[in-house]
Amino acid sequence: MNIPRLARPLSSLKLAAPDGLRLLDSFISPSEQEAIATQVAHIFASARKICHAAQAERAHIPQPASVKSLAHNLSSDEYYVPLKMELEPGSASGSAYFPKYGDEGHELMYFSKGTLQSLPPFAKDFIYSKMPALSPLVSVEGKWRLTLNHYTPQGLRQELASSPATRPGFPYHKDLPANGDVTMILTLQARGDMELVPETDPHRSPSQVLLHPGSLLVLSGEARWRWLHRLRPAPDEKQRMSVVFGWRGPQAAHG
Ligand SMILES: O=C(O)CCC(=O)C(=O)O
Ligand SMILES: [Fe+2]
Repeated sequence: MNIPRLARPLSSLKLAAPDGLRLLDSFISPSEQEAIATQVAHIFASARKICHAAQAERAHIPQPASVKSLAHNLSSDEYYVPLKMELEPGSASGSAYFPKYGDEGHELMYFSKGTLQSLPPFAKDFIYSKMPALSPLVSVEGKWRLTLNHYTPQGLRQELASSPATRPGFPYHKDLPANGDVTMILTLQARGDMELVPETDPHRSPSQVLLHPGSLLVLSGEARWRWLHRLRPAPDEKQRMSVVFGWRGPQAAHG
C-alpha cells in the first residue's frame, strides 16, 4: 500500500492499535488548520443563529401543556434541527444540527446528502487537494459524508472558584454504517485523547491515540468495523473541533 507510514508510531499510540488505524500527524499545516477552523466556526455560528431564531418564533405560538412537558422529556440526543444553509452562492446544503449531542458542550452537525457536491466548499477543497495522498485506500470518487464536532469546555475557571474547566468528550461508539467504509478525523485547535477497544472485549484496557491539531486519523477495516472509539473528556480550557469525513468507494458492497 502507498499510504504514508505512521508519523509518530510509538509516542502517540499506546498499546496495540487495531489493524486499519493510521495516524498521519501534521497532515495539514498550521495555516490550513486556521483556515478550516474559521470555516467550521462560521458554520456552527450560523446554525446556532438559525436555531435561536426558530426557537424565538416557536415561543410566540402558544403550546398546549401536554406538548410542552413532552418536549421537556425528550432525550437531548434525539433533538436535532434540520437546516438548509447557503454555504456558497446559489446552492443550499442540507444538514442536521444537534445543539447538544450527549455531553454538555458537544455540538454536532452532519451533512446528509452523501455527495461531494453537497458539502461545504472547505470540505470539497480538502477532499480534492488532500485525498490523493491516501490513494489507493480512498479516492475522490465515491460517496462522501461530513460530520463536524464542536467541543466547548464547561465550568471555566472563575476568579475565586477553582473548579477546573472540562472539555466534553464523545462516548464509545462505532460510526454509523451510513458513514461509509473509511472514517477520517481531522483534529483542529486542541488535542483529542482517543481510546479504542474491540467491540467483543469492551472492558479491556483501551488503546490510546493522541490526536494532535492538524493530524488525520484514518479508520478502515477492523478499526472501522470491529472496534469502538471514544474521545475522553479533557481537563482543558481550549475548545476543540473535529471534521470527520466518511467515504464509501464506488464499488462498495454495502447499500
Ligand atoms: O471528535 C473526534 O475526534 C471524534 C469524532 C467522532 O468519533 C465522530 O464524529 O464519529
Ligand atoms: Fe466516531
